[in-house]
Amino acid sequence: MRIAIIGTGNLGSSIAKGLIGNKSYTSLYLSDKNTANVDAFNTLENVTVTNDNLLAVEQSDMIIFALQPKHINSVLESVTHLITDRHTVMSVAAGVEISRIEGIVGGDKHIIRVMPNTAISIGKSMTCLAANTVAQDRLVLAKDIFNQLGTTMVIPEEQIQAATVICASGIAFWMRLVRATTQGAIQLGFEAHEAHELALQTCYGAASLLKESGKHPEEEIDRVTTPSGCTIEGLNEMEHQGLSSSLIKGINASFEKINQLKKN
Ligand SMILES: NC(=O)C1=CN([C@@H]2O[C@H](COP(=O)(O)OP(=O)(O)OC[C@H]3O[C@@H](n4cnc5c(N)ncnc54)[C@H](O)[C@@H]3O)[C@@H](O)[C@H]2O)C=CC1
Ligand SMILES: O=C(O)[C@@H]1CCC=N1
Repeated sequence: MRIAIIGTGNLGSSIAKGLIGNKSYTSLYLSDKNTANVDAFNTLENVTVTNDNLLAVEQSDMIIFALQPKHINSVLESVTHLITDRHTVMSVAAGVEISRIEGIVGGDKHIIRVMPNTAISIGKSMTCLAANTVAQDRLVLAKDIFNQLGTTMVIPEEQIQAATVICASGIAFWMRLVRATTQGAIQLGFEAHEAHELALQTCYGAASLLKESGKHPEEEIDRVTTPSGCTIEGLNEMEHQGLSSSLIKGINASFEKINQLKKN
């Protein structure tokens, strides 16, 4: 598969790292106005780092547009004359609907909205996908590629905004929980580096337990909360302070914001 990434900022460079780690391409074009994040990849076999978006589109079949919503229209407009039936146009731009992309490149073109997260750089993304009518038959190929970089789920386009909040913004939400745990551990007397390691491995263990056992979180919580013990004391205090409620409210605030982006 000949892949191009247009826009190699935070997410585009993460996708590039994941693809390179996995060698999931026959050729990879990385195009940006400022290629600083990916310059080091230019020496790799079959990887081209360029400022030339047109060259990247011409030389590729699958094009991932990893641009901020405010830049995507103008970049699509500048390459649209080169987009043909062989291309699959992929966009990761939050809040940018397929209809907007169709309005620029044409409704007869193959378009897939892809919503990965930055863990794609280490092959651990949760990536959601939604395709326009024409591109339904290309979802298999898209899943093949993104499954090598984590896990995928095909969802209706209406749910992509929600998936953006849960999975893409979600990386930041989980990071903040790790940091807060670290701060607590430092207060209890651990050195910062120790606190970080304790928080991280415990977080990893919790996620792995759920993933490998398939159990509901409350079932695992019941196995930890000794009657009259310290865990239930801490959990109840966290809930009195609004832990679950604040997470749910934050997710909803994020969702409201992304729906505003959609209207811009
Ligand atoms: N950062 C994240 O974790 C996630 C971001 N997204 C979406 O991905 C998109 C990109 O986000 P980031 O990577 O964080 O933004 P970013 O600002 O780090 O990267 C955007 C890149 O586009 C480049 N660019 C701008 N105009 C260009 C042009 N005319 N030609 C070529 N390159 C150009 C910029 O130089 C920059 O490197 C956004 O639409 C965002 O909503 C989606 C999921 C997660
Ligand atoms: O914060 C944002 O708007 C983008 C989309 C999800 C992650 N970063």
